Amino acid sequence: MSNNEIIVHCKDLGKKFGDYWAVSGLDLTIRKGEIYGFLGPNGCGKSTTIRMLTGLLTPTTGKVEIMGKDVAQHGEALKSNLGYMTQKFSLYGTLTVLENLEFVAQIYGLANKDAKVRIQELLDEYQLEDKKDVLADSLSGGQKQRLALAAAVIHKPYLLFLDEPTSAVDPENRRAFWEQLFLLSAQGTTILVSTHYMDEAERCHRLAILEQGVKRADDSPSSLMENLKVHVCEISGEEVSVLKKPLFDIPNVISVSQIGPRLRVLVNKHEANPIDLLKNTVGEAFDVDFTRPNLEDVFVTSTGRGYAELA
Ligand SMILES: Nc1ncnc2c1ncn2[C@@H]1O[C@H](COP(=O)(O)OP(=O)(O)OP(=O)(O)O)[C@@H](O)[C@H]1O
Repeated sequence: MSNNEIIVHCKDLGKKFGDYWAVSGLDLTIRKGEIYGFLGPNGCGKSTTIRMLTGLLTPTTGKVEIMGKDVAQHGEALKSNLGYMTQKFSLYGTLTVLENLEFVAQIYGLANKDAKVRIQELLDEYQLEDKKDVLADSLSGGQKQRLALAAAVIHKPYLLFLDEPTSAVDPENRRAFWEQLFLLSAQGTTILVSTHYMDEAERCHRLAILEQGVKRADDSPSSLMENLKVHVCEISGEEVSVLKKPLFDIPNVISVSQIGPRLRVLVNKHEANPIDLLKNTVGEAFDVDFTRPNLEDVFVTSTGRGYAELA
């Protein structure tokens, strides 16, 4: 995966629209070959950040360096090193798969001979060979997404930006898509991907959690889970839902959520004996135990009320 070469660096990056800071005080360091995720709710500033990193949007504060070069000054020269795939399918529905790839190859200035070789490579690698004469509009969601990724990497970019790339595909296609991303990462491509899916975030080498334009956490998913500021407990028994309110009223209980027949309860790490604390409230009829942290626990404790109570 990654070596130490820094591909993206920014300090105090911010963007103000009118009176509203969509992104503020953002520091980022992304290294070669890393798959770096931006996780956050709708409107938290993921797209705005990506647009500033690509040079499409001018920051209000701070600056972006890609491969050591200031994007504001070297944007044009850097463009040939960047690939960008947006949330919406942005290719031409009335062109065939092959015509779309030929068009994108032209935009990136690939010579005819090179373009032909590269397009054939991509048709094979992205399993689009038997669809090459089909109109893009007639492709399935997964095929459209493979075509969009093939187009985004046609010029073999060093750095690939993916803005919620799998919002329109099923879990199987999402898994296949991620296999492709790992392959690109192993070949040295640095990938920045925004998402609001936990399973997708968990696959990233490193993850930033954003809320209202501010970075709340930044580490590998495993370190984020290891360093939680809460005990993660689970309560099981008959009709656990009646326990939600009394549990939530306990000081030091940060969150209570029902998952099927169980309650997942996050208790501030300051509490020395969380199991006894919960048992005192729920009584003997219910089982209370520790359980493994997951990324959703990280999200809950890094945003909203959880973040405020643990700060
Ligand atoms: N051009 C703009 N003018 C004014 N406000 C904007 C503009 N672009 C974005 N915003 C606002 O900035 C905030 C962040 O938007 P952004 O699109 O970056 O969020 P996001 O995390 O990508 O959301 P989503 O997951 O819904 O795509 C939102 O409140 C949005 O309304």
